[in-house]
Amino acid sequence: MVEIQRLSTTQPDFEQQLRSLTDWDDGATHGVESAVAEILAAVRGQGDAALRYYSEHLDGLAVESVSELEVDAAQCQAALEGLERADRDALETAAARIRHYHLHQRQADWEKTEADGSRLGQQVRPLERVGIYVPGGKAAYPSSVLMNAIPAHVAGVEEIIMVAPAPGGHIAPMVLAAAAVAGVDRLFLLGGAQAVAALAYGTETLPAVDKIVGPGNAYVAEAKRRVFGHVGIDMVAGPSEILIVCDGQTDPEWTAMDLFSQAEHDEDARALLICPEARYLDDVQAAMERLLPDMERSEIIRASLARRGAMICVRDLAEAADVANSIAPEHLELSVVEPERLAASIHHAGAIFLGRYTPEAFGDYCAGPSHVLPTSRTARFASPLGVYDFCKTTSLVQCTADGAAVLGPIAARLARCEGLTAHARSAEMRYRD
Ligand SMILES: NC(=O)c1ccc[n+]([C@@H]2O[C@H](COP(=O)([O-])OP(=O)(O)OC[C@H]3O[C@@H](n4cnc5c(N)ncnc54)[C@H](O)[C@@H]3O)[C@@H](O)[C@H]2O)c1
Ligand SMILES: N[C@H](CO)Cc1c[nH]c[nH+]1
Ligand SMILES: [Zn+2]
Repeated sequence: MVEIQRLSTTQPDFEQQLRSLTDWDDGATHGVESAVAEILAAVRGQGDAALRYYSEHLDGLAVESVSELEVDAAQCQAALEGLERADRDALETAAARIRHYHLHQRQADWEKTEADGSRLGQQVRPLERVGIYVPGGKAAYPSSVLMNAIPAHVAGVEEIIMVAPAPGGHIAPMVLAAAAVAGVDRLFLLGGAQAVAALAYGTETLPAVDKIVGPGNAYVAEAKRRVFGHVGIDMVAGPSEILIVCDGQTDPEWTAMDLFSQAEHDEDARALLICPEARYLDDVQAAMERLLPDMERSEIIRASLARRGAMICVRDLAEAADVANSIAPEHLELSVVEPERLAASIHHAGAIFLGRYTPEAFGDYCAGPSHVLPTSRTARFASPLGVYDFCKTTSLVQCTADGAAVLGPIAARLARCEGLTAHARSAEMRYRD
């Protein structure tokens, strides 16, 4: 029996039940916080020695020197060349599609000239050195190498340093191959909070970076949250999520498998289905019962559906859109007859997959957009990882004497209101002279 909650918007405590499923779970990180604080302090204070300690104790990878954890470009290239032809083709085709999509996100410098000849503008520059975290505790993610590194490469980042754990010293050749395809400059077999600390503070062997991006488990997320400010981060990502809005006309097995596809990541992943047809929810439940026993990761799926899964009956698709907006999911599938119409009423989602022939799994691997997306309702204010995460803008202001005569009195007046006389006099000197 597949255990999954049934909810209905007609239940008086529906909102409360929904929140307990979808809200950011602060309680889940209590034990993690102190462990991460200790790891960060150790790596900051002791550098490589702490990295060696945590690698051995947390990932079962003992080395004499941290330099042994670096995989050079030749090894990554050899891994690429050692792939089966079909695997290599899939990897390279996905990479090409991801690159092509991200080329559209490049921002250009701009400049405008005022009537008095003054110039205003903005220049866009890539970050110099970034760290990308590629998770690898419970599964290997070559796709996450592409989804993190390619946007950075397209932005023109000078040096991309990748970290990925190698439990017991094992790293999937496909992960190394993906690093070669995506243009990673340096790769270290390090994971968890210790890898984030090394990237943030630098050690004898790893150089400090300007920004750290990429998903990971609770230890990685907490470490990124704590080093923010010292370095930039993309987001604090939680476990994977999928929300499917279905009109009841999609093959129930397709819907069941799409729910499984995110549930299989992690026991804490969230897989939700919304439909106006109660009978369809029964059909999907029956499909799950049929399909689950044959799934390789059935235990993880089962746990995740029981812990965080739900099937929600709504009055109609308009109400489904309201519920979807309040969930603000990482991935939203609109498995309905007119997905574009429904998409117009969606305001909060990391990525929207329109129509029955667009499973979220396409987005995970090869559609084009990065699969690093805001989770845990943060799509209310956050965006997918993109080229813009690897760039920063600088404002440009250049006044002529005529322009100074326009801005000077305004600035001086406002400065005196703030009691900042030096500001006022600095402005006045430009037009009184
Ligand atoms: N959003 C995305 O794009 C995306 C992509 C892929 C994976 N994911 C998610 O990333 C997560 C990956 O998690 P994972 O665990 O498989 O790999 P991970 O690489 O994030 O974490 C593994 C590391 O956690 C550390 N760790 C484990 N137990 C610890 C402990 N008790 N104390 C201190 N450190 C400890 C270890 O150092 C280990 O290297 C999953 O939740 C998955 O759903 C998200
Ligand atoms: N669904 C994950 C992001 O939430 C990304 C991923 C990688 N591989 C498979 N899926
Ligand atoms: Zn996935």
